[in-house]
Amino acid sequence: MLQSPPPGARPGSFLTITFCLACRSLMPRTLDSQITVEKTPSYFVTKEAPRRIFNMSRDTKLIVVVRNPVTRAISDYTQTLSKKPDIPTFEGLTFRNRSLGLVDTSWNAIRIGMYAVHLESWLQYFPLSQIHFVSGEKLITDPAGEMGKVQDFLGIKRVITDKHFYFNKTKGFPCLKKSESSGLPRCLGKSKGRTHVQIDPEVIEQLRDFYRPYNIKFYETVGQDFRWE
Ligand SMILES: Nc1ncnc2c1ncn2[C@@H]1O[C@H](COP(=O)(O)OS(=O)(=O)O)[C@@H](OP(=O)(O)O)[C@H]1O
Repeated sequence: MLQSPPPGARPGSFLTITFCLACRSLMPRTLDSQITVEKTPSYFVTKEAPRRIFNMSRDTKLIVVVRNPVTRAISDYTQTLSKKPDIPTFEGLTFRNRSLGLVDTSWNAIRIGMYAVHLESWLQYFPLSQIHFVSGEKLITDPAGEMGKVQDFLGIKRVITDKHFYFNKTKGFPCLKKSESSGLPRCLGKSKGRTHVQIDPEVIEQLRDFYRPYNIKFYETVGQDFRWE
């Protein structure tokens, strides 16, 4: 639930993110001054999600964080590998036939990065003006700038600004100067921003070639160049 703080509210008391299914009855009740936010990474690539969310509320605003799909696939694999060390190599999972350059689009780590394909399903229900894309790269280099655009998209005052972030050299990422709960500095957890598995540069090149047409289509559709080349 994201709420514009009522006058006199405690600073920092306005942001709570609730996880639940896209089901109105499970959503917290809100005041007119509040916005309910539901965050589930898999929605963007779930076939039934656009129709279900549209049927729940056609005015829903959608926010999608996207990053270079090649980096995204390696990040995804790194995360899975940390939980299941016995899985095949990245190369083994990426290709149906490596010498022919045939990429396995049924592997989720690959499929999710085909943003243009997934976006098509959403555009059958929602106009582009109701969808905001956050650059995953800029979220790291300029978190306040990206958060500013999110707040504008939501039509709320820019409350989160530069003042809220600092760059943590040890973590190598921006962190919050003050957490909402403790008031102490807070970075994201260990599972965010971990060192990626080393991948053969040739495989990376093949994946860049694979994603190029999808990326171009995506830039054209959203009218924004994410510069993933
Ligand atoms: N401030 C800050 N701190 C740490 N990490 C940051 C931050 N901003 C963005 N990122 C990037 O977020 C990536 C992890 O997000 P995920 O999409 O995997 O999260 S989630 O599973 O959807 O919750 C994570 O990906 P990896 O680097 O591959 O771990 C980060 O690159």
